[in-house]
Amino acid sequence: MQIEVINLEKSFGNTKALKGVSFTVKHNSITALLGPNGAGKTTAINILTGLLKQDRGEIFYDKTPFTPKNNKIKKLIGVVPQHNNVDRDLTVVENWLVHSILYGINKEKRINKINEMLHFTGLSKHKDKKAGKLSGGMKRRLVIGRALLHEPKILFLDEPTVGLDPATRRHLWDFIKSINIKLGCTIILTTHYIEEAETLSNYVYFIDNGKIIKEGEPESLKNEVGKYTLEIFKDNKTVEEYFNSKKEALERLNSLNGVYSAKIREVNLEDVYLKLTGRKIEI
Ligand SMILES: Nc1ncnc2c1ncn2[C@@H]1O[C@H](COP(=O)(O)OP(=O)(O)OP(=O)(O)O)[C@@H](O)[C@H]1O
Repeated sequence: MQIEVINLEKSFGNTKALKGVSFTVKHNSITALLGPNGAGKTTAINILTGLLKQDRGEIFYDKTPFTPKNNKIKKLIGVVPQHNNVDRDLTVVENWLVHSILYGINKEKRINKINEMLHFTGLSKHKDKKAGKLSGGMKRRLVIGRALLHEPKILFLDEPTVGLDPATRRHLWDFIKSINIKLGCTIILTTHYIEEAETLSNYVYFIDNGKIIKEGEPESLKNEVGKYTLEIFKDNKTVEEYFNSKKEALERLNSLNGVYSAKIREVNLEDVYLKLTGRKIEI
């Protein structure tokens, strides 16, 4: 399933959260909206999933116009919000049962689907644990599993790994990839973690201050900047210089004669954003 977003605008009082945002989510892709806090990512997701109404602009799911009242399209969407909105006093299975009933999954299918999901999320051993007692990573799997129970064609993940430790984050990345590959689900995710967008997505939209400022495949975006970054620590600041080969970067490093401390690393998406805005995303 594909999404086409054209010129979305949304204001909250005097705050213009979205200032004419257009983008496409291709069928079967993992597409990232990457940008700092307050860029407008959650607002965009909330509009695309029917939680909020835009002031202006259009959304098409496979060429069908979308409005918050379009329940047919809403049934094809799975949503994982930024915060784990689980019922802490219900077990994993009970949380999923409630969702299955709400989504009208029939009784016979319900049990099969939940068993399948326990296996897929790796939560089988914890199925009778109360959600409030699960670790952060497991809670996330519970919420993602819940969003997948009604077999959506598109999954929305709003900052899927925020607040998780690096090891749990990596496991979750593998899990998210498997949703795309094994279930054939198109995924749109928002994140302010550079590595998350780089690891997961095949297409990235940089969003900043309510606008898309750059888009492309991670590799080609990085190649536009260069291959290697030389970070020079100078006057309590880091200055980045970009090179197309390690040899050039090393020559520049040597020319500093050890006056400043410096290091060479591969170019990442943070460099793309930094070159565009003069700021870093991850603060
Ligand atoms: N309900 C609201 N009322 C007033 N202002 C809002 C509301 N929702 C969002 N905003 C403002 O709109 C702008 C975009 O917020 P949004 O939550 O979409 O950004 P974000 O990129 O998702 O960042 P974060 O990851 O911190 O949520 C911000 O300036 C925010 O303060």
